[in-house]
Amino acid sequence: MSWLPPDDDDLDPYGEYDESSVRARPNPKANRPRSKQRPAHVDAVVGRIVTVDRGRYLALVDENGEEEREVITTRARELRKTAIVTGDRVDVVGDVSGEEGALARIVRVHDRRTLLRRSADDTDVVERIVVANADQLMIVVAAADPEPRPRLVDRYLVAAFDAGIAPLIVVTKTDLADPGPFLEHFAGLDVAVVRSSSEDPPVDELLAHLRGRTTVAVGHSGVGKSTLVNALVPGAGRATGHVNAVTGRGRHTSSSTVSLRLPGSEGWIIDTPGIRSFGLGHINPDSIVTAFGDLAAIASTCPRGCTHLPDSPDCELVEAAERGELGPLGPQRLDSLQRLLTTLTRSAY
Ligand SMILES: Nc1nc2c(ncn2[C@@H]2O[C@H](COP(=O)(O)OP(=O)(O)OP(=O)(O)O)[C@@H](O)[C@H]2O)c(=O)[nH]1
Ligand SMILES: [Zn+2]
Repeated sequence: MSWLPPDDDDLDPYGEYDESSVRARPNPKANRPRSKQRPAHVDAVVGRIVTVDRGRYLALVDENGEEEREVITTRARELRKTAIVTGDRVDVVGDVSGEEGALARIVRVHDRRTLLRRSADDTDVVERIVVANADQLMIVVAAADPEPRPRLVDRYLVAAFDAGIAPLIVVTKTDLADPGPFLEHFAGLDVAVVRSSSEDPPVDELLAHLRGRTTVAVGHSGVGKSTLVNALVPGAGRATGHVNAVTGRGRHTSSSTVSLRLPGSEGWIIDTPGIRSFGLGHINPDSIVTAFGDLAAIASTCPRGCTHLPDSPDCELVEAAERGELGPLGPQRLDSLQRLLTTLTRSAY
């Protein structure tokens, strides 16, 4: 039995809220008047989606409150076209007790501050939302074993800049090799770097970056991401068992993301075990230029359709660099920007 009157779809302002409207940020629903006919759901509680698995969403309700609990939910009919992802804030109604066998319903997805997105591959312009409301992308890369690949890190950086979230590079296995030469690739970017070795993981230094934030961790297989997450979140293995509570299936499903709370409720790490790389087909190069504030202002005076690459005619950025007008770090920053823009035109690794 539906909880909505059968003819309610036309009145529901969220009925047409699908991923295509998400793409046109800022979210167009933000300014829409509330329909009087729409059920108000005054009894709705707010939840944080901590994991998603095939149509079931685990929502943390009353976060850090006395009645904090995990509630298994499904989405209401009018949200059937809406992507709901880990990190989303949602309004939940129905049986929100969190007791065994209880199933509640998501009736609203709150506006998102950020969206980390990817496409299946670089030729695919259809985007998929990976995580909502993250503040930071922790890019985990090993100094050796496996060899670090600057181009893969570039791809992660592009995804972070596109999402409007701050990148953080963590180099693991520094006991095996000096990451200095590798890190020179990123010297022109204003990106924080933390060096880590499992013998002596820099937990305090990392927590300083993670505290009070929601951080998504990404990295190629074998770089030591799990080792790092376990050092940061003691008992993380147990906590990731949450997905089992949702569906009874194993937690290493191909696309599952898992939210882990830092000790003392000081922030969240979202692990993305199924996501090794980001297709960048959906990304507009302008969003990368925008991330380079000062350079973006100059780029806005470029000829229409300017690629800002070294061979592009009359590019204001290239010319300003040649005239020495970009400051001491300018040419290096422009190089970095050009490399990331080139990343968008390369095929996927
Ligand atoms: N020498 C050295 N080995 C490390 C370090 N960190 C992790 N390792 C080892 O590297 C291997 C991979 O570590 P994991 O933490 O499983 O790597 P992962 O990135 O989670 O890999 P997946 O499980 O494939 O996603 C393990 O054998 C670890 O013991 C480090 O700082 N130094
Ligand atoms: Zn230009």
